[in-house]
Amino acid sequence: MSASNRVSDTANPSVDLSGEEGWNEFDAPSLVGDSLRFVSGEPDGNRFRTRYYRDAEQHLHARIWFGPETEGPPGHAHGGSIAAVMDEALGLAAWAAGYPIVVGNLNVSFRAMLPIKKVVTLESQVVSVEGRKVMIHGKLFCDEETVYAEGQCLCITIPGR
Ligand SMILES: CCCCCCCCCCCC(=O)SCCNC(=O)CCNC(=O)[C@H](O)C(C)(C)COP(=O)(O)OP(=O)(O)OC[C@H]1O[C@@H](n2cnc3c(N)ncnc32)[C@H](O)[C@@H]1OP(=O)(O)O
Repeated sequence: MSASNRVSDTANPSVDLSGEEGWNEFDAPSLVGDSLRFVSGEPDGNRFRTRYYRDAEQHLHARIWFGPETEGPPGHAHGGSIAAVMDEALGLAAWAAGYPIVVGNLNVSFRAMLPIKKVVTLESQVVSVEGRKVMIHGKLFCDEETVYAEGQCLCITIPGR
């Protein structure tokens, strides 16, 4: 395949990031500003495309497309790209729940190789709050049987915010 063909294969593919019934789109920049560019900054690019939602219980979820520029093992997402998504989305989940935080510790378990050029779902929930420590758990999956990664994210509230 020529280089020009490879470009046209990946140029602006159509990606469906629509949510589940009962999810409401969540406007992250209106809450945290425009700084979330590393994962969410190129909505039409070939790295990540993300769209955030909240369900009826206000848990933060996302549809995420891992584009060709997230590749690590051939045809599959780089572990760091998955960790970056977990960092942003689980940190954002704490903000969305009302806690101004930074991430203090993030554990990611890679459960199955994640094919690139695929839309997957991230679900999260706040599991505990103790003083300044807010624990968020999340998982990346495409269906009940296929979980790609699980994350445990310890967020620490920022004094004075
Ligand atoms: C602004 C707009 C953004 C808007 C962005 C919104 C979206 C966010 C998504 C992106 C998230 C990121 O990537 S954030 C970027 C990556 N993260 C960072 O750069 C953080 C760097 N680390 C730090 O700045 C600091 O270490 C902090 C703030 C996390 C903690 O420092 P501190 O404020 O001095 O607090 P400290 O006393 O040490 O800890 C407070 C309590 O938390 C516990 N604790 C602290 N760190 C840990 C840890 N790693 N593992 C276990 N426990 C810990 C302590 O034991 C203590 O518990 P106890 O004694 O009270 O029991």
